Amino acid sequence: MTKNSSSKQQAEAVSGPVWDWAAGHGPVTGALSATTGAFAVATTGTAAGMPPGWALAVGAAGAIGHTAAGIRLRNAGRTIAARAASWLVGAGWTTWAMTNGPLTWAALGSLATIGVGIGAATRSTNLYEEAREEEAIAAEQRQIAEALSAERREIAAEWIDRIQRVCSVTVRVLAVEKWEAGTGFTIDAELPGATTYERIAGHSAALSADAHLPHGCTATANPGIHQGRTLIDVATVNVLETETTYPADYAPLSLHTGIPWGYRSNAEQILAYLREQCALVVGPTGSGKTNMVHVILAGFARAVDVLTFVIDLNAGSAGLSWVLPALQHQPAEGERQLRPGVDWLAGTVDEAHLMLDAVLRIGHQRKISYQSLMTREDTDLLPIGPKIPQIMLVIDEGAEILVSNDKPLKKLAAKILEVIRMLRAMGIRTVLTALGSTASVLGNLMIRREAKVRVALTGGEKEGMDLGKLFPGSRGLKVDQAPYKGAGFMGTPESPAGLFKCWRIKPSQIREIVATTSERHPTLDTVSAQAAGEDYARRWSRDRIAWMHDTDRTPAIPADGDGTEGEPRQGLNLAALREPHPEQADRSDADRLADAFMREIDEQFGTTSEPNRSTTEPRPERERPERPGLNLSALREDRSSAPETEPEPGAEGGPEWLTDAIAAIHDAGAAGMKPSAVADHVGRSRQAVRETLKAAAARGELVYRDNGPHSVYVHPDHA
Ligand SMILES: Nc1ncnc2c1ncn2[C@@H]1O[C@H](COP(=O)(O)OP(=O)(O)OP(=O)(O)O)[C@@H](O)[C@H]1O
Repeated sequence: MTKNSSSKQQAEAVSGPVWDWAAGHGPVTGALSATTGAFAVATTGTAAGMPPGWALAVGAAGAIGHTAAGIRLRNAGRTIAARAASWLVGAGWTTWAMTNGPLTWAALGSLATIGVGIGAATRSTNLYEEAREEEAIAAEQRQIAEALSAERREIAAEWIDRIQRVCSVTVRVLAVEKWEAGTGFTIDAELPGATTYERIAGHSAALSADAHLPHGCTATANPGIHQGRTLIDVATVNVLETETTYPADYAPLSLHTGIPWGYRSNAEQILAYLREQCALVVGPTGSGKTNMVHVILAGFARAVDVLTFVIDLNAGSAGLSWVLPALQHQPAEGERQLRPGVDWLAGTVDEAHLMLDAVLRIGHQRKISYQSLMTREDTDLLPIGPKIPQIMLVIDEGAEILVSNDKPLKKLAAKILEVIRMLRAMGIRTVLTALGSTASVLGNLMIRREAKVRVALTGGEKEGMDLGKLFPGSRGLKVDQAPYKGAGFMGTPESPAGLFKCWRIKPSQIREIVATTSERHPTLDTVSAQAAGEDYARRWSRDRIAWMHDTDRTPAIPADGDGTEGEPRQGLNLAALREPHPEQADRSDADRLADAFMREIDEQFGTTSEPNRSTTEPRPERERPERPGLNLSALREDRSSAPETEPEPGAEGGPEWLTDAIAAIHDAGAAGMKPSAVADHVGRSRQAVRETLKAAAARGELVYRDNGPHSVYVHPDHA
């Protein structure tokens, strides 16, 4: 039975023909059915005295029916003839048997012979039909292949000629492969003699112009399977022009298998491998750099073996979108607090110093503590994984910090350079962004040497875009090939510099990713967490993240040059928020929210270490000033339901343990004590202790010495 006929029969079976002439039989069942049918008609017809001519009439009708069905199915003539003949022979035998008696040896013997004959004929016609059908399919495929290879031959001939004219190189094209996305093709060509692929790569722009490729499309020569071959990617559809949103699957990623940063002209994803490499992303204002930073942070958030530390001295704006969804999240009953999409965010020079110092301590401690692990694993690279995560330090406009002549930034730069220089093997790498690929940025040897994953977002900007410096050796790249936001050039050690486009990532996607990946982030390994110490453990504490709630603050107050290194030149004046001043009688909503957030993070993920803290310790209810513009869910709790517990800090005398605390502070002398140390001493929560000490300072019982994260309380005797 042929494939075609069987499918048609199935279709007809569904519609239910009354008499199915096309109904098929195998050689054995066909023959059996014919002979038993004929025998039954002959015996019952004889017994019932049926006129023998009727059998002949039925046989003729069968032959006509099968012939019609065979024609409809486009069976071969010999198949139709064989099937019609089977009917007629069967009918002839029936007529003869009815005339001469069916139950004779002659009748039975001839019927058996007819059966064998029909079986053989059916088998032969079926085989013939199958062979016919296969031949038809093969012919169709041959026709398609011929048409395709004709097109390929045409492409090959056209490009051999073009390369000869434009580059004066005569190549031999071995294959032309069309891209699945239908946006271009790749030519696999053999180079003559001692010619290298760079000879063709250098003429990329001229080749693209000669081929009249649309804007945003290029012909780029890349290394081939060996040095005598080249792969020339020719994009014919401009995928860089269209805005494509970040892929929504948010599936887990690993640093070892690459983090996708965007896609090439052939719609293929381009991956950044950052286990050993640092990265540099250059883009002038408006080119889509901030968007790209978010795409990079999205990839790190999805990775199971990466913790991201962000330094953004422009008020932390790059990392805020990754923290606020967690900060504002109010878990339902039984739900876990969301973890931020980045593990540490520094928005000020002070906080950046804390972070970099911690990172350097982590790196040095890893070198010592993981020696035996590395010996066991027989590697000189720390085995990074979910248990010992890589720390990716993302520094927005970090390249500018490195080349800055500003005194406060120079110290920061020295630490960043130390991280870049010293901590590759220990799984700490950086992604720096820069506003422009200016000579000062790219003139920095360290950046050039270490940041081998490089991106230039052009957005049509031509000024200060020295692609030759950013991608040395990649001639033929022109800024005007990618005049679109989020588009530019990317090159990695694995993938030569070429056009690329970054996905567009929307704030709603960032929130989704924070929620989706919350449980996926690794925790800092104990060795590193201990080395990072308090500064890391308390990175989400109220005083250090208070500024994050100030997203609706308007004036940007420049640092007033009081000699402190702590303030960025632009952006928010955060000093007022860093440590609550004793005079600050009221705590803000932001403070409260930060407390809740840190408490949740501490309880659920154990990323801070506060040995004596009791999580069930009742917390004093305080005045809650209304702040228009912030309507965060964590603040909406019913005030009347708040527990009345410890006496209001600041009330006459304060709690009992205050005397003990004041004595300890007195004993500490002029150095004073940090609130955290006092909390440890009296065995109370830091929150309660801070409130009480603040009130005591307001009453003159203590003196508060404000020094950012190193602020202490001093006894008036030593102040
Ligand atoms: N990958 C992209 N695809 C499409 N459009 C984009 C892409 N990236 C950015 N854009 C568009 O460009 C605009 C500017 O992007 P973005 O804010 O990231 O640029 P920027 O270089 O950081 O500029 P600025 O420094 O002024 O913030 C976005 O609002 C968006 O409309």
